[in-house]
Amino acid sequence: MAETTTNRDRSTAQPAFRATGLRKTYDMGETQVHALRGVDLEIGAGEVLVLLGPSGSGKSTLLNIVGALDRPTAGQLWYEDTELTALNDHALTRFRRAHVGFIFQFYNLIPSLTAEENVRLVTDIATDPMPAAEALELVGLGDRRAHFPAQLSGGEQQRVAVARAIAKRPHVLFCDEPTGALDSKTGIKVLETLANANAELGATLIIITHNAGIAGMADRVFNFLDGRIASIEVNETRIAPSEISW
Ligand SMILES: Nc1ncnc2c1ncn2[C@@H]1O[C@H](COP(=O)(O)OP(=O)(O)OP(=O)(O)O)[C@@H](O)[C@H]1O
Repeated sequence: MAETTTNRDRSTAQPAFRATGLRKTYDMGETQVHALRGVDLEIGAGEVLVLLGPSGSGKSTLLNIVGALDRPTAGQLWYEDTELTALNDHALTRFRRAHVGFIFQFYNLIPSLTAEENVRLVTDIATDPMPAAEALELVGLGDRRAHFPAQLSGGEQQRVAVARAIAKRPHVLFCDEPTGALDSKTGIKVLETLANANAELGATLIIITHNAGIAGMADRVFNFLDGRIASIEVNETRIAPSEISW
């Protein structure tokens, strides 16, 4: 009998990340900002996770810590068997280079480089990358390789950013408002490229959004409130990006 994988299985599969008691406090002179107030989590390998919550509730802070761009003030974080919170800066950089890709709201492409050259910035230093041209094919931009960012639409520029992030075959893609600057049609195209990276490369996706419709494409949704995960929803089935009501 064929085995089926439910979303619940994916979220409890061998975890990619585990964290306990994550706190992040910013000292602002006389006052302190408690951006994270004690977060425990597990994120399954290959899971699609959406982070929702009001502005200032701690989503980006958590994403930056789990993606090893930032360190917590307290708490422990593991990626598989490696305790990230015990690594020095050099080792954290190596971890990021080997395992993770980032996509931000504003595409952060280098304006003087073509689409292909922007992707090559990553493939030139990665261990086992796919060719830049193949990454651009995967996001549907095979015919735009020689275009400069200014010659591409916003959605196309974001797809170049997705190609750059997936070209090194990352285990995890961190996406902070990846469709925040896009209309529904181009936003859905970008989400389709992310869903493909999950389906074809097995990349775990962690997506911050203010668009609650996007939560439908997740295995689970973490709802943030005031520096904590206030609730977790499990979707029994994931919808395709084309079915999202924007
Ligand atoms: N570098 C910093 N210095 C001081 N305070 C910070 C810093 N970065 C974030 N904060 C504060 O930490 C809290 C959480 O911020 P965070 O960016 O994680 O929220 P968010 O949920 O991602 O918000 P948004 O949806 O608006 O992006 C906020 O109160 C924010 O002002």
